[in-house]
Amino acid sequence: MADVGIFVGTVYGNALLVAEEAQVILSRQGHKAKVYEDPRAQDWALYRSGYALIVTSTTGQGALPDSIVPLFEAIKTLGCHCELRYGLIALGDSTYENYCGGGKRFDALLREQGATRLGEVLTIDASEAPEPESVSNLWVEAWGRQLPAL
Ligand SMILES: Cc1cc2nc3c(=O)[nH]c(=O)nc-3n(C[C@H](O)[C@H](O)[C@H](O)COP(=O)(O)O)c2cc1C
Repeated sequence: MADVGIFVGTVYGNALLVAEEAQVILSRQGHKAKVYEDPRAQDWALYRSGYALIVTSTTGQGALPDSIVPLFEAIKTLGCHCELRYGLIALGDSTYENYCGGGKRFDALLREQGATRLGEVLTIDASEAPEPESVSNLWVEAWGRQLPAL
């Protein structure tokens, strides 16, 4: 089993809903999973050499929600994340110009820092999926199966 930190960036709570369902699914698969709604560098440090799932929406014009900005800025200063394995779920709305821009920026940062992404980024379009967890649950099931079972 893997110990997974689920890091959330949300404005209206949709990403949190997705994260909470992900926690249930991963736990059911035998992993240990904890949701960080207001993630900080000290939370991140627990998983930096392990497994993380980032679930973030986009606000403004392609910006990250305020709740996850401190973590994003902290990661920039930490350097190599060469042992980190992560997944990324990006919530957005394709009627905006920078579709899922926040999640894409987070993904780009982690790759720059040498982290390895497990699977593709899942993008969830609010204009097509009013219940984002109905899209994410299947993805999380598959993502969790890539983690070590031990
Ligand atoms: C003021 C505002 C700005 C937004 N800007 C973007 C954007 O630039 N790109 C995008 O893909 N989605 C954008 N969205 C859509 C949200 O990311 C989407 O509705 C998401 O599901 C919200 O999730 P949350 O409840 O976790 O914040 C915006 C929504 C609002 C209300």
